[in-house]
Amino acid sequence: MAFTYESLMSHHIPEVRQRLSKRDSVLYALSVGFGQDPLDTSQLEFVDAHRHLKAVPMMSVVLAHPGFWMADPATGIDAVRVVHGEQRIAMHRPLPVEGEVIGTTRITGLVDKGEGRGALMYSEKVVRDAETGTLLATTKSTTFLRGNGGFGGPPGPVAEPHSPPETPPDSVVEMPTRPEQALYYRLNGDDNPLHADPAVAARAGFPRPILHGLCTLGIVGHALLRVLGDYDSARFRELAMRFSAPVYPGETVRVEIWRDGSFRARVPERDVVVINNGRAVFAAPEEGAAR
Ligand SMILES: CCCCCCC[C@@H](O)CC(=O)SCCNC(=O)CCNC(=O)[C@H](O)C(C)(C)COP(=O)(O)OP(=O)(O)OC[C@H]1O[C@@H](n2cnc3c(N)ncnc32)[C@H](O)[C@@H]1OP(=O)(O)O
Repeated sequence: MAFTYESLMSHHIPEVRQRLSKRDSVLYALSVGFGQDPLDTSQLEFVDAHRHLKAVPMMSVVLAHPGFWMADPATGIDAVRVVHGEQRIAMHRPLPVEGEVIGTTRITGLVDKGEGRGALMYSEKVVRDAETGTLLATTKSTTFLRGNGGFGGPPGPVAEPHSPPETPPDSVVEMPTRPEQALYYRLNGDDNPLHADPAVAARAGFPRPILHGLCTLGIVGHALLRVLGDYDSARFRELAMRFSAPVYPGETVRVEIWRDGSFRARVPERDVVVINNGRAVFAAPEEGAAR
């Protein structure tokens, strides 16, 4: 049964508590490609638990995540045709590598793009330290519900995405992905079968399983952390991006970065822009450790 504006807006997503170990942080970092250069000791700080381990800030998107709750038929969402449209992260404190976190997720808005076009679902997750209640991160998602257009909801409001400058980028970084990248990334608890099962991918209209949008986000986030943050994770503050085309595991993600924090990414093998309208904010080096 399809949803109405009221039924989906009032859908309750249970709070999630997650006990976090160093292994979780290392797994996340490896699953978005950290450690591929064994001579780069800056990367090893995120993947070698025997060092003074640091968490990749983009890991906030998988922490205390409610899983693929949209697959519940009670929601009325056509889950096979769902794709991730946009993602934002606001970082309030550096993430711990051990401890317990609580994630509270809620649906914050719905937009009807019309029959045959789809619907946008906005959601927000707030991540706190379970012991102290300290706010760690707020992550905001736009889910493009390709199979649910024309449900009778409002046509807006839709926020204008950030436009990158028209000048050439100041840095270009090539990030390889592995053929089994999505299978590693799933181990973070992101278990939508679209990323692993060829039959589900075909039903969704893709020739093979596609990479999780949030895996691409982690890979692009790695490039941003290197270029704009000099691998100092405490300097990362904000990120916003739009997923403009799917990435297939095994492809290269070429990240184009401007000094003002704007970014975009393309897959050179197909010359397709896969991430657009990107904007990242990093604090100055002296402000990084100040919180
Ligand atoms: C934390 C939980 C989050 C939930 C995660 C969901 C589960 C995950 O497991 C699924 C995934 O990870 S999928 C992988 C990542 N995402 C993708 O690969 C999607 C890539 N993008 C597309 O396919 C198309 O851009 C597409 C389909 C998004 C839009 O394509 P088109 O219809 O061709 O777009 P277009 O005609 O150009 O525009 C239509 C209107 O929509 C707006 N728009 C375009 N791209 C958008 C996007 N990415 N996000 C939000 N809005 C978008 C356009 O502005 C346009 O608006 P208007 O009608 O006002 O002009």
